[in-house]
Amino acid sequence: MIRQQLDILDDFVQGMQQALKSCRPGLVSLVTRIQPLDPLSFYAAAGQWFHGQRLYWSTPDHEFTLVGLGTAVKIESDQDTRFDDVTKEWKHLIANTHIHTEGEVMGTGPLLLGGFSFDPQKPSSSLWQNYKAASFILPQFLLTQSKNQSYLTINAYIHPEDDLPEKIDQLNRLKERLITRCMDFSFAQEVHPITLNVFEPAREEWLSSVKQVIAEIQQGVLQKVVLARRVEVESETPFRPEQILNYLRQVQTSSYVFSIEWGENAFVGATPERLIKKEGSRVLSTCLAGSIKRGQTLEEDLALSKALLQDPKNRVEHEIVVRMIKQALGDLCTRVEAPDQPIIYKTKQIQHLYTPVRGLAKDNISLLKMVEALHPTPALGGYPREEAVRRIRELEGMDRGWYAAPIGWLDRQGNGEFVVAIRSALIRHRQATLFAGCGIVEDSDPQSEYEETQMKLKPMLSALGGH
Ligand SMILES: C=C(O[C@@H]1C=C(C(=O)O)C=C[C@H]1O)C(=O)O
Ligand SMILES: [Mg+2]
Repeated sequence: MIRQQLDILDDFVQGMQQALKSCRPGLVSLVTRIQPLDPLSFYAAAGQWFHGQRLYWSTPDHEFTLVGLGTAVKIESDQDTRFDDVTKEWKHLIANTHIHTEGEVMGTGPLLLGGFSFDPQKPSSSLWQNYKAASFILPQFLLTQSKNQSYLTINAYIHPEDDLPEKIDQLNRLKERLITRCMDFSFAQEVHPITLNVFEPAREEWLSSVKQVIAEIQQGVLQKVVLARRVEVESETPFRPEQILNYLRQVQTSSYVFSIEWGENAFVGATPERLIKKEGSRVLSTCLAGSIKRGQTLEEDLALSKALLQDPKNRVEHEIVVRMIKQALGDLCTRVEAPDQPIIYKTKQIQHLYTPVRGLAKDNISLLKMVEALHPTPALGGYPREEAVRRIRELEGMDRGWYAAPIGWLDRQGNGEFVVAIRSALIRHRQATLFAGCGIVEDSDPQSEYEETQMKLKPMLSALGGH
């Protein structure tokens, strides 16, 4: 069986070599089904070779996981035209691709993993220097776990003068070593509680910005502005992304768990908020806004859910998001559907108001067009969008970087999914910067909003070891 596979691959490589002689550089992508592997062990085991070039992405309940390692091709943009820039480069790249695959499984073969910053017009701080307005990689190795099956894609960008068989051979050898190391890997069972120093800059300034925004909303131009703040955390020992991810995937089961390592930084988190998912022409977006804590008992938890569903301030906060997303998708879809009433979405520490919005994309509308049209929704920016983002830029004394921004993946057929990177932390060695925001509306109370951000910091503080 294996022999036969290798022969087929050999023929493919020979054919490719011939084809390349007469044409331009191109992308080679080889997909094989492999024995089931634990994706996070694969991520962890790869640290030795791919430190600073690893990406992890998993949907709630681990139904679909991608692990990208290394860079076959990088696509970046620091311009306002970032969505178009990525689209153009991606189209160009896949126009000249040779794919060898065992069956077409979504999320395998050549695909881009990465994301965008929140606001390309905000001057970027040194904290986020590795995270551009748009940064994507086509990974050298991609592990896809879908419906309990594992697939490994090897991607290589080949020039006509390259020795293709040698290059493929090298990658195959590294693949075998990665798999062996992955199977030997195990996570430290107990995470020892560590001492974290938590520092909260500019608390008073943040509270006065909230007051300021409430006053502006009452004057009538703005309806909602999402204001965020950051906290700085320092640990005695270096943070390890794989340990944080291992905790998040066990505890935050209703969230997307992600890590994006660029150089010495890792941006990690567990977000419950999908921005947009596209499969063929079917699209699914999520309105998530309005928050309350979880109860200690089942009764208290239900009482809190009920209170949230009936709370006028939270309903307004939520409704502004639903209206905007329905309208934005209305322009890009032939049909848009959403229930009239929100339901409750629970994570470990927080419950939210939740409304799914479904649509059928018009023929020429791509996933990135939709991301561009939606970002930032009033769940992360505000309403009206331009004015709200301008106020965020002026009032928040920090650079959000990729916090609250779209991160995700897209494939060559235009399928993919983007979430907004909240409940997240940017880590580097022993330092971490955490972010949390909340939707300010006319009836907001500054102190309650502050407490809401405290609650939203909890998931990441726990994940970093500060139980
Ligand atoms: C901005 C954040 O969360 C957003 C704000 C919410 C709110 O204000 O109720 C709820 C969910 C998110 O859309 C965050 O977690 O940092
Ligand atoms: Mg809120």
